[in-house]
Amino acid sequence: MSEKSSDRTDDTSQMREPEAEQLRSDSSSELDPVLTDTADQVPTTSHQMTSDQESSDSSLSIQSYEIEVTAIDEISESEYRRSRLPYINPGDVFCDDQNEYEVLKFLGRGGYATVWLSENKKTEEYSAIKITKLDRRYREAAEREKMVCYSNRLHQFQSMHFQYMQILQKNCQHKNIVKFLGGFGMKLDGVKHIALRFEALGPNLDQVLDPSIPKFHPNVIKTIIKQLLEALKYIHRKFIIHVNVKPSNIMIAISEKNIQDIAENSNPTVNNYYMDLTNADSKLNVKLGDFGLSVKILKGCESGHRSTCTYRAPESFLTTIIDFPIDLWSMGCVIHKIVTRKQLFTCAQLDDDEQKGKMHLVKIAKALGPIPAAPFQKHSRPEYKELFGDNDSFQEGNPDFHGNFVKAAADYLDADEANRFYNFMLQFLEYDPKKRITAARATEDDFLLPDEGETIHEEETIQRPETGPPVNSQSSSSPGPSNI
Ligand SMILES: Nc1ncnc2c1ncn2[C@@H]1O[C@H](COP(=O)(O)OP(=O)(O)OP(=O)(O)O)[C@@H](O)[C@H]1O
Repeated sequence: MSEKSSDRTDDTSQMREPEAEQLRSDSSSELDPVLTDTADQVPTTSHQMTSDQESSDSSLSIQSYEIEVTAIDEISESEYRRSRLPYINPGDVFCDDQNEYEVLKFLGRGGYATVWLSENKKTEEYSAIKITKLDRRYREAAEREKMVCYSNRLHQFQSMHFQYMQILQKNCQHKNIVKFLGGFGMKLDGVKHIALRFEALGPNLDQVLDPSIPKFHPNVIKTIIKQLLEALKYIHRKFIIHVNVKPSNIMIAISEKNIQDIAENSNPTVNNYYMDLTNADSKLNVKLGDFGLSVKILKGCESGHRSTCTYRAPESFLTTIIDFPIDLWSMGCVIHKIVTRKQLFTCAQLDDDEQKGKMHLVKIAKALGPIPAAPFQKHSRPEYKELFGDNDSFQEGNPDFHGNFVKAAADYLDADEANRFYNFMLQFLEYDPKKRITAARATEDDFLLPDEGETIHEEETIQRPETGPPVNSQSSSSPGPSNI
């Protein structure tokens, strides 16, 4: 067991929470990311069971789902080097100036960090520690994550392109947002990293939306969507754009007991998660995390910020403007995946961003119909102008997207629900960002009203391969586009 030193940054001052909804405007303003550490304000408990979790524990519909996870030692040395992952091993101990955290298990990795289940050696509480990769720009992403949603004081972050930033918000404290528990700096092999501590959670949505995981009750589908919209409504009211809404950044809360089982599970490649996915009255709790690309703005403004291509809004390709509706487009793509388990669009694996973007827009137009030029004229990216030529829209056929959406949902929803799903989706996939639905309005949509139906029974679930491997959550297990 090796001991790693760390240095800690602190802040305290108070900030003002803006009242939103007057958010939208055409004129530009500064992006406003925020830098601080809220370690002093957040509870020192690394994981607190929510009332939802407690009640879901006592539900009779709790089932165990076996989910395959990547074991850290399956990652080859060359991949380690290529991905610039820091060398961390179970048993390593990190410390801030008050506590020591022992690394127990690898939980996942993303674009800029690896995430580890850890235990506070004094209090025995669990948390997920996210440690940045070996690169300055990844540290910036970590600072951004800490700042934007989880900080509470005025600070200047020199390495970003913004001249100044004001913190106008309190901490993101919402039951559908991953709880931040504190952060500290550390040195690994002489390289500085930032470690962010979060409440430890269960699988991400990508892991549970694999077709081999039994069907969710329609009410569970609606609960998940509603909770995510509540999270978006909350952050948008605080002038925060998440920018990276996607299934792997959404996690399901599990009980303290489940976390303990995972910590004690000696199988590094499979975890058992106890969840309530088939019960009409499920008390499931999902949480939006990963604020590494998030920005805080007062008005729509120019930015180079781009979300993951698959979930990226048309205006993020066609213009330099970043604004709240980009999260709603991404949310539409996520909702499609939650309901149908199919990716609405897949993105080409190309290094050339421009080419990739153009191909993606072709896919969007093929699936959803002509893309009008008018909403994207202001702050347009010149390289995309050729898509429109002299026309007032960019056309790639006339898809039957009503039929396609309803068909895609048919395995999971009855005919009426599938129709409501189509109408719901249309509002997220509105090309004109100004006409796109807001998170606040979306939470009120009829589609989200709970079903009076029964709990789904075993025979109604999707057939799971009897001898096949458990769901491989870390590989790209996406069943591919839904052909719409
Ligand atoms: N609090 C948590 N509890 C349990 N697992 C977590 C937690 N946070 C993250 N994970 C797991 O680690 C994975 C990577 O985390 P995260 O998305 O925050 O990293 P990232 O580097 O910011 O990723 P991205 O590529 O989206 O930028 C998640 O998909 C999730 O499976």
